[in-house]
Amino acid sequence: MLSIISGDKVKLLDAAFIKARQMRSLDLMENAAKAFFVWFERMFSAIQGEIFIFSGPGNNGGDGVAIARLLAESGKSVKLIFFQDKEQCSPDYQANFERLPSKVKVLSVLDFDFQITENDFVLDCIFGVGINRPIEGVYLEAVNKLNHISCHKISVDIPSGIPSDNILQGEAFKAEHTLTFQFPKFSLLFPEHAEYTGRIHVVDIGIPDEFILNFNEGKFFLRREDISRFHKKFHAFSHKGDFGRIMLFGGSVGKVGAMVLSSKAALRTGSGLVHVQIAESERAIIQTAVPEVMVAGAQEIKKLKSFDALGIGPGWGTEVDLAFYCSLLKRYHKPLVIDADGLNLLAKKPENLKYVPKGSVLTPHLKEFQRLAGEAKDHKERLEKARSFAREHGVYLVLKGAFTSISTPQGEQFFNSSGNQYMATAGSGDVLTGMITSFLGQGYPPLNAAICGVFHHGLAGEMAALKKRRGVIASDIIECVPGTFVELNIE
Ligand SMILES: NC(=O)C1=CN([C@@H]2O[C@H](COP(=O)(O)OP(=O)(O)OC[C@H]3O[C@@H](n4cnc5c(N)ncnc54)[C@H](OP(=O)(O)O)[C@@H]3O)[C@@H](O)[C@H]2O)[C@@H](O)CC1
Ligand SMILES: [K+]
Repeated sequence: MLSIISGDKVKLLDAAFIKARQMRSLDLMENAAKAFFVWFERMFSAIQGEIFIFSGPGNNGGDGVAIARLLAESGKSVKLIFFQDKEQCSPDYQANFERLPSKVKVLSVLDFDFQITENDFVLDCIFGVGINRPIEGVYLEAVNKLNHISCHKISVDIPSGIPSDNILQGEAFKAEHTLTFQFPKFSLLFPEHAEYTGRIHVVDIGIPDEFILNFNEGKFFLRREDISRFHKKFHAFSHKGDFGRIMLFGGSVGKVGAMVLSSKAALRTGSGLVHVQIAESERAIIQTAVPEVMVAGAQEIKKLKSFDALGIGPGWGTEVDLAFYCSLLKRYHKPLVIDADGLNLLAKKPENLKYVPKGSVLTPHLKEFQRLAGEAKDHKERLEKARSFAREHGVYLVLKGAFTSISTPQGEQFFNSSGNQYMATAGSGDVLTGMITSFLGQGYPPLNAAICGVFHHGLAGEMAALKKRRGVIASDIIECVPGTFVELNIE
């Protein structure tokens, strides 16, 4: 699992790693440049245009100079545009500058005419994690000009102008792709920066995850290769009971569809038995739509404790009898999942939060979280609020959106990497509730249930989007859930 560390620790990390391996910082820069080069060749095999590399005075600029050499040596037409005289640049920048082959055309930004065409590439190596103030002057002018030119645009490590751990002040380079080294810089995960980062790619430059862990601040980035370790293993003798008995509460009149989606998603995620508690008048709808589901009666509600997990909220409405809701929370002592109206009801009467069993998983989207925890001025503050909320209430807080975050009662935060914009569709959250409840019911610890639920949900969304793009609906995500187990090789 990748650790996300703050920009000011990157230098310390580099220094410690270089020392431990007895290598030069220049070698690490070479690793970074090579990692970029390999990625670039794979992504853009048939290049017709020229490559313009804008390189700033620090080591991000140094990466640019090393990349210029590698691209030129492979036969590409490369122009290097610099901002400061060599003598004012970092030592590793200077060392790379000395190694530039003569076929790289080098010119000052002051002499550059910005004649760049659609097929050309701009590599943004102006500033990386060392930026310490908003850009201005000649840098701002160049960034503004580049932002108005249409061509292929790639930022190296981070779009220049964006601070690595804070919200952008002023302007920054707008990339189509950001290739970031070793781990995603924290601010790349903020929605405020989506129009600058484009697609984010993480490449390895040779620093092992265990090494970076020494600098960890409790933030982790979840990737496909991390997921199998959070799964439980089943075997040939596993029976229906092992896969869990769960109960879902929701589906008021006119909103029973939410329960159809949640319960179906739970079944597709592997639940052995799924009960739903819904408005009596809606019973026929769910039993027709999902014949595998059972509708709970008074008997089942009485024997709440016999269920392995509960999921509360999808389509429940806010007219629910609060006394009934509180009695559920008080009578059930295992972790459960709360979503949608289950959360809205808690936001209306926050004093009831104390009844939520410890270790439960709460899955608000941004608006629901705002109702629960109040307004945040930006995503950074929102994430801090999420962290405090999870700690204070002893719950796992799944804040949904791009890079969904999971905050734990211990104060850690995990960021998900699967999913896409096409999942922002009605019922998508109901599907996630069903999935996380299903994993909980199968005996997964709450953190594992949340991580697996969020990752598989996102992956199912990616698979659905392959053929349907913006036409993806929540039912398509459910249909792709089984395929995610195949894709990740989970038995
Ligand atoms: N392990 C890794 O991750 C590796 C990282 N590597 C790479 O190194 C990058 C970090 O390099 P870095 O620390 O030299 O900082 P970088 O961003 O190039 O800029 C600093 C320079 O800019 C200046 N400056 C700052 N703000 C300014 C402003 N607004 N306007 C004007 N000037 C401004 C500042 O000078 P100042 O004026 O503050 O004295 C300084 O000269 C990292 O992102 C990655 O690309 C790889 O090579 C190897 C492995
Ligand atoms: K950059």
